[in-house]
Amino acid sequence: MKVHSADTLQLPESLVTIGAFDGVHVGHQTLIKNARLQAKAYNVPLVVYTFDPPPKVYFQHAILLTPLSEKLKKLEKLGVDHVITASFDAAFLSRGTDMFINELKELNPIEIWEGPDFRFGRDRNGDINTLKEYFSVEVFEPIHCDEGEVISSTRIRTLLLNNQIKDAQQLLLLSLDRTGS
Ligand SMILES: Cc1cc2nc3c(=O)[nH]c(=O)nc-3n(C[C@H](O)[C@H](O)[C@H](O)COP(=O)(O)O)c2cc1C
Ligand SMILES: Nc1ncnc2c1ncn2[C@@H]1O[C@H](COP(=O)(O)OP(=O)(O)OP(=O)(O)O)[C@@H](O)[C@H]1O
Repeated sequence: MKVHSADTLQLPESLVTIGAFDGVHVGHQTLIKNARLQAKAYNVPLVVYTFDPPPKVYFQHAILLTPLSEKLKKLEKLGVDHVITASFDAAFLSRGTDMFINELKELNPIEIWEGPDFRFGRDRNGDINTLKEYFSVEVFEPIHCDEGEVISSTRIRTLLLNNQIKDAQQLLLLSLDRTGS
């Protein structure tokens, strides 16, 4: 797996997924594993575009679930080909949404894979439909936990705050055999 800083990677073709991916929880893992299978079928590299720190840590001081080094280890084990880590800071934010879209265009994604709640850009104004104005977007069904709730980094942070450590750990465990398909 190759790790790149923002604005340095160009590819003739790719399959891309974008997000904070804090924790690389079971929902993220299932999205990435399915995206990887599709990338293999297209014979193109899988690119994960992520932010460090996660935007919710930067803006809302949310608990950080995985430092970048741990996130990268998990992504490598999931078979990701390239990771772009954008330093999420004032300089990145000042570049704006158009620059972000232009950067994604340099990856020539055949498809971008996201869950339905994906947001991007200033004040989280952009959504899946905005992304669809520029790219072919595959919307992935959210993965639920056994109790029926959608697995999310926010839910895991709440479990940790409520001292439900084992439940949180369960959702963060790396599983290399479940595709969810
Ligand atoms: C260019 C750009 C600008 C952004 N500006 C904001 C912002 O003003 N406020 C915010 O909460 N998040 C901002 N974000 C973060 C996104 O809303 C979102 O958290 C990020 O794309 C990751 O998606 P995810 O939260 O679904 O993982 C920005 C992201 C990008 C790429
Ligand atoms: N349970 C899930 N099943 C499938 N895809 C998911 C799941 N949770 C998140 N995703 C997708 O993974 C990508 C990255 O999401 P993100 O990092 O915002 O995760 P999150 O768990 O929703 O985080 P937070 O709770 O902090 O908003 C997005 O496309 C999102 O829709």
